[in-house]
Amino acid sequence: MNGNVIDGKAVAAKIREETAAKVAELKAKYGKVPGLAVVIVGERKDSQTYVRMKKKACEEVGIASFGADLPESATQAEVLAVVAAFNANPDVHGILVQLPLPKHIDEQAVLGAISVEKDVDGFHPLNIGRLAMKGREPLFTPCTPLGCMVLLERCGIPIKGRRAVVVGRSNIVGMPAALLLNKRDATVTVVHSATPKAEAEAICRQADIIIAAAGQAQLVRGSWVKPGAAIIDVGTNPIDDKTKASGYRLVGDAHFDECKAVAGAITPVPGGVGPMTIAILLRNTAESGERFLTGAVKVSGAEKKQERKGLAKLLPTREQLASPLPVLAAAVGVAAGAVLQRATAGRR
Ligand SMILES: Nc1nc2c(c(=O)[nH]1)N[C@@H](CN(C=O)c1ccc(C(=O)N[C@@H](CCC(=O)O)C(=O)O)cc1)CN2
Repeated sequence: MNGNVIDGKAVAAKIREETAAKVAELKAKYGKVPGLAVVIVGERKDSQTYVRMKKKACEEVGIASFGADLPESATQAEVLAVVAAFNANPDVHGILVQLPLPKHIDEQAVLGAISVEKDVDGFHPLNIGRLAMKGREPLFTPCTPLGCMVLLERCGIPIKGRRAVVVGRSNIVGMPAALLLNKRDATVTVVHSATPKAEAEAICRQADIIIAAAGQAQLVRGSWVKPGAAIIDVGTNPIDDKTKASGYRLVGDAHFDECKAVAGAITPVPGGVGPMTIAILLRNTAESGERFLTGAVKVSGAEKKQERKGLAKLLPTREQLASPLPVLAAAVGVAAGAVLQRATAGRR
């Protein structure tokens, strides 16, 4: 921390260092390194930047990177074929499909087609379902929300029993962040686009921890913050800035100067959560590589059978199915649906 500003770059650098050591250890032991496949569809400039950053980061820690760049016009069948090829490639231990996808592609169908054991982004319905369940853990946790939790933990900010508010409910950040905070025993409230602004402000003002992930520049103002609260800002919004050569600068979903004056701790943008997203992706990929290389997860001709066995282990118990909690029931429904779909496909 510099004063009350959390240095995301420094924490991310430490995680990258730990990951590089793990990759070197695997290489020495098994003569192989973890491999990450990155799939991008279309020509969005921001997505291309993130994909470039991910490939460079892989190189820096010794992870092998694989890639597929598909044009904006790619069909869903083409995207699914690329995912299937990476699922079957034994040198690939992690697969991510850069989001967002073009509108004509069914995002959930693509994410659900990634082998659950290679889902280093943690967006597969089975991994999300397990994140929602008490007593279960996903194979992978989504990188940005996990990055937020690691920042809190490594900065010594307590979570258990604290009031946490998540601003935003996206599949990539808000929803999994709320599930994670709940798993770490915080008392969690989610405010979102349908929450009246005055109400969102009043709810945030009670929070010990705010995770701002609404995708709206400087939405969270100083008046929204309880003195001493921790603010983890996930937003990366470009706003006009004539003093910059590019003509713009990035700001978060929190008004940095106003919030910094009140908060006990705050992440900057850039240099806060962003670098953590990529560091956690590398860590998830190294963990996946280790599972495959140690034989904890198998890739072979019998892959389908293994996969079904793995999926069976992920099925909810009778007790979990009977849970009255609507969020749990919904997650179980999604997960069970996906299992049935996969198991049926395997029998065809
Ligand atoms: N398949 C995925 N798609 C997307 C994810 C994801 O986790 N998986 N997250 C975001 C984008 N993202 C990674 O993909 C990402 C965003 C921001 C950063 C980052 O390091 N930002 C820097 C600023 C970078 C700049 O100057 O442009 C920072 O905040 O310091 C990394 C990754 C959506 N899609």
